[in-house]
Amino acid sequence: MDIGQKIAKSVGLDRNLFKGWPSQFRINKYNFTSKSLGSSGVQIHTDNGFLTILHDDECVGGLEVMNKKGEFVAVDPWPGTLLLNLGDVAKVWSNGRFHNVQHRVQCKEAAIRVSIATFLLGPIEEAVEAPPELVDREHPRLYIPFGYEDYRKLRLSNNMRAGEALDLVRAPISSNSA
Ligand SMILES: O=C(O)CCC(=O)C(=O)O
Ligand SMILES: [Fe+2]
Repeated sequence: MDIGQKIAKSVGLDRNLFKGWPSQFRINKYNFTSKSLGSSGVQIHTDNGFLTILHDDECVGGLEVMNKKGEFVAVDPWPGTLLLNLGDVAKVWSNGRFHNVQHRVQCKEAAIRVSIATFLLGPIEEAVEAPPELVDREHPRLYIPFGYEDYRKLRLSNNMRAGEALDLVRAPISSNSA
């Protein structure tokens, strides 16, 4: 069973709804020196797509994720593990059930740091929207359906990289119905 299917199952859907969604692969290399200590390697952001599978540096820490209280919590290196986090598309797709976690990378030691990220982005042909099973009277649709590429551009043009752009695609209260 693949990760997409497991995620769909976690919200009661027994089919893989992510078939054909594109993915992206990125290697991040941080040349941290003594001068960059305490500064940011990657500013606070959310990932714009659905899911990120991160093979973080096994020796050099720096990744921090925001907890519910709004505090950053360090994710220390853990050799042999992968880290999964969900992005903006996951929040929309799940109709608010999944959390698009804010995170950043801080320079904590003068060393080269490498992370390898695989992103499951969003649908290309269809709109980003919650499947009908996740929308009902108790869970009105929170976001208007939109194109993934349009959303990506919206984030960039408004310099909203930490999930704030989702406020621009919120469904109006009056049309909050299944
Ligand atoms: O390098 C890391 O640990 C995180 C990188 C990251 O957040 C990203 O590529 O979106
Ligand atoms: Fe990220």
